[in-house]
Amino acid sequence: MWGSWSESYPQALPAEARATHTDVIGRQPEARREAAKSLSARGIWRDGAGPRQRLGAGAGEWYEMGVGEQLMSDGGSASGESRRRGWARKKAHDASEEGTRAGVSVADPPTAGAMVVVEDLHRSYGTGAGAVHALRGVSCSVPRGELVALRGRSGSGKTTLLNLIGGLDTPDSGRITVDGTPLADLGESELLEMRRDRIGFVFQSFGLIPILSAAENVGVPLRLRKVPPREREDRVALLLSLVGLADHAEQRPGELSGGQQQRVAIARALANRPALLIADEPTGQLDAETGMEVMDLLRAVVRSEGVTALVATHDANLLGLADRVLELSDGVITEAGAERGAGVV
Ligand SMILES: Nc1ncnc2c1ncn2[C@@H]1O[C@H](COP(=O)(O)OP(=O)(O)OP(=O)(O)O)[C@@H](O)[C@H]1O
Repeated sequence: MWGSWSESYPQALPAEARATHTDVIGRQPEARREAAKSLSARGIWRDGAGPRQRLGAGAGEWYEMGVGEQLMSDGGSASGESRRRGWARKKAHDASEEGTRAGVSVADPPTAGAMVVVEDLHRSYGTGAGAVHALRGVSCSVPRGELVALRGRSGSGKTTLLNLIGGLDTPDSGRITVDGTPLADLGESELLEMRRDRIGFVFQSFGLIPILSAAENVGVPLRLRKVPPREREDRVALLLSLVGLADHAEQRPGELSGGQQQRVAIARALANRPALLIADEPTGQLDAETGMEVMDLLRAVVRSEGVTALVATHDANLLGLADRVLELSDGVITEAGAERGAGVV
């Protein structure tokens, strides 16, 4: 299974990255130790830990390297078995759909034509007495063209919910519809395409490939989709300009500030013109002022690119920039539909 990743993904990268990534995942020869060390320092790679163990520890981090869409197709956190179980649950769920719909909070925004509709979502980790019920019947929706903030304390289930909506994980039960498509209806390859072409991901730790320039990082999703070089260069230039980094195209992530790196990550997430942008604590590693700038940028791209954004944050100062705020508390939505930041700052 891993063979299909190492055979297909590196071909989509520039030669230098191709060699490093193949080696980091595979043999790690002496000449590439530095790259491996850098990934290891960020917790992305640990000596001796196989890819599957790493995926178990945090599938999202592989995505952050820009390789997630390939890895997820080969054995991400949602195994074939769990997806099959998801199918069985979906069928059972469909049978009682009316009852589920009745459970949607009246405070939710209208679901008709919404970019994301989540219905009675449950997700637990572990079993028996030690089970953690991360989501306990979440129902909510994200209207098209809005910037929606997902707020909640640490451990309230934000990442779990975003991973499920982004198709990086499978629910125990419940239903997720993204851009009109129920995720449970998608096979592995269709889900992969959905993640690659219709959803952009931004993570707290930026997830840029250290040996690539800003422009090359932004271009990775386009290479994966085999966009012709000229078109790719034009799109990358436009995106870097959109995020205010036209003059930093040739710099590598290590030569950029945290805020600039996150801007590159946002540009990369927008590369394939996604319908939905999912950001998990995008300002978590930034100081307050830079965090506000990044949120401002997110808000601007929602407008200019016509994208819908769902952004998890527990920073109260950032919530005022959102069109709407969803509050997650101990695995349930406790407040929804706060329009234009009213009463949330
Ligand atoms: N892989 C896992 N295995 C076991 N428990 C998990 C796993 N992932 C999350 N949890 C638990 O599920 C609950 C929700 O976690 P989640 O990461 O979704 O919360 P969060 O709101 O994103 O937190 P934070 O703001 O700290 O990132 C927590 O109790 C967490 O410990």
